[in-house]
Amino acid sequence: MAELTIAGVDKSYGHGEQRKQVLEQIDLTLGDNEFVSLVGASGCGKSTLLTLVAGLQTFDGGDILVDGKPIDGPGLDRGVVFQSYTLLPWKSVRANVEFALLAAGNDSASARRIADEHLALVGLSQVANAWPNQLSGGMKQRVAIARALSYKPRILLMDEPFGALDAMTRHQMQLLLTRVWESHRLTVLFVTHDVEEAVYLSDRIVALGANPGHVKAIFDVDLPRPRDETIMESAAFTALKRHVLDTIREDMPALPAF
Ligand SMILES: Nc1ncnc2c1ncn2[C@@H]1O[C@H](COP(=O)(O)OP(=O)(O)OP(=O)(O)O)[C@@H](O)[C@H]1O
Repeated sequence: MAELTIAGVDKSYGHGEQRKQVLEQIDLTLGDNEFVSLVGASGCGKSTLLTLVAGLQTFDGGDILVDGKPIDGPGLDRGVVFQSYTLLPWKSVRANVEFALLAAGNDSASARRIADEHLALVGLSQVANAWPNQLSGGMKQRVAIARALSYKPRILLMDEPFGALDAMTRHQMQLLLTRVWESHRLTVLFVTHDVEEAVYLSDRIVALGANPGHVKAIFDVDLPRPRDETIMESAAFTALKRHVLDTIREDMPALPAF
């Protein structure tokens, strides 16, 4: 659990005439345990903002604070899950999770115990000794989630984590994430292209506008929890989804006439 503050953050890529401002004056605070999704037209800077919070890139101005303390590069207080499965192919499923724990200073016995606990949490105890290439996409992503949670980060940063999965698996993963979030009480910043997914999972949705990326609108998701898929049929769900989509569409380039 942690509060995340992003204050007046600017980010550009390139130098001189090639310099391109990608994010301008981003202000956003996530409260303890809050689940916030970032949506917006392709290229508006969602992934860039996530990598800044992860400490994987520097920014030009502003502050990013976890519980009031400026971040200084990547840290164990922030777990990251990307769309592409970042598992090490030469290590078993269990060793992939242990790897992060050993790097975090655990001895091998506790790394094994914690890895097994987290593989059980995501329902993968049976495949602890398998190799990543023996797993489906959804299972690989469950390993990535187990690994990111295993060292008990206070904030979970997820960049299109289910973007490469088929619709059924994606939905299963959304349920799993909701369950994990409810039991672990994590602060989550979640990037997605899928507005339905954002409404289903989030407490708030932040729509970024483009060129340069800026906070265009923030939507409160006032839907009861716990949620199941029947909520997607409710009038409140549909109305909010449409509202968010309309906001994003304003930034999308028009299709050529044909
Ligand atoms: N390393 C980089 N060097 C130069 N430009 C970059 C780099 N990474 C991203 N960009 C540019 O910054 C802008 C924002 O990219 P980013 O990937 O953050 O957007 P996004 O909203 O996540 O896009 P998408 O939804 O398509 O994943 C884009 O114009 C992209 O081309």
